[in-house]
Amino acid sequence: MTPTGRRGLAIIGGGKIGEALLSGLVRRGGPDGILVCERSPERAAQLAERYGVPAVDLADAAARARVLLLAVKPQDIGTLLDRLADVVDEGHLVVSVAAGVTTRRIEDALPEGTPVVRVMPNTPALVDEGMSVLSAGAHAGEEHLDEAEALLAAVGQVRRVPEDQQDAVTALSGSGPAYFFYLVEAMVDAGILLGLPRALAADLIVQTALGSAVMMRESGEHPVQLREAVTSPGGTTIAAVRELERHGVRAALIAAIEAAHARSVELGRTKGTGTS
Ligand SMILES: NC(=O)C1=CN([C@@H]2O[C@H](COP(=O)(O)OP(=O)(O)OC[C@H]3O[C@@H](n4cnc5c(N)ncnc54)[C@H](O)[C@@H]3O)[C@@H](O)[C@H]2O)C=CC1
Ligand SMILES: O=C(O)[C@@H]1CCC=N1
Repeated sequence: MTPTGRRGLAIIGGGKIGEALLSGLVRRGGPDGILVCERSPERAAQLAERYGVPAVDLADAAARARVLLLAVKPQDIGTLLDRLADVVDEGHLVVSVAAGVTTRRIEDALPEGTPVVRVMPNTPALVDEGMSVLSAGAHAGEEHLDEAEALLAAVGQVRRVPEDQQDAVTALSGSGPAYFFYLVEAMVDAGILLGLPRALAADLIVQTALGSAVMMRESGEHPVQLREAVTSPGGTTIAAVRELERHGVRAALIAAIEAAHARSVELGRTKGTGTS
């Protein structure tokens, strides 16, 4: 097929984030013009059935889709790029969500001049509350960023940053949902320790997390102000905050996010075995 005959998008790698993006895009616009290319035949069949999209091989994906969205692990990106090098041409836009992998590395593996956009999405795209952060590669212009942004805006908010901020973004919003789920798990455990039924403890904490998130987004107030409004003199909250400080929770979170950043940088340097 000629470059001009192509339309739509192929998601290459239908794992956790590939499915989160696929489900949101199908929910917003329907399956028309969306293809999925997945290494595991069982997984490909599952996604095709669940979302009503064709499962295709890499050559077919490149022949039919204008946008190729790479959603494989950084460890698998080298093998995928080797295969893509023969089927990508000037009519494609390549969008990569692989943590740590630079647009430079992708450009070097593909035909000269291929436009590449690096994106760090997150799994709340599943519920249209994703946070996706975009950076342009050397051959990607405003029109390519606009095209990638239009795709990702269907499943949440979008920001643009210079690429040298992407490892930090990965550590904050890419991995970020895991930190919140971890905190919720711990708080539900505390409810159980205090004798509440698990289901009730989970309902209380999830609604509290949601309400707090909406307040942070919509009140325009600093989290410190919002926290102070909960913290009555001589009350329960300050007793809890003292324990959080005593156990170094703030320092632990900073160290954790610093470690995620370091790992993103490291993944960008990994050539990968492609065996995962
Ligand atoms: N899981 C998350 O929350 C996020 C993940 N990412 C990035 O997305 C990428 C994928 O992550 P996950 O979805 O968590 O991993 P995953 O392991 O769940 O999914 C990767 C999928 O790619 C498939 N695959 C591997 N090589 C392939 C190939 N050559 N052709 C077609 N399919 C192939 C695998 O079979 C697997 O289903 C990673 O690079 C990660 O850094 C980015 C943001 C958030
Ligand atoms: O854990 C990871 O490596 C991926 C990248 C950001 C979220 N998940």
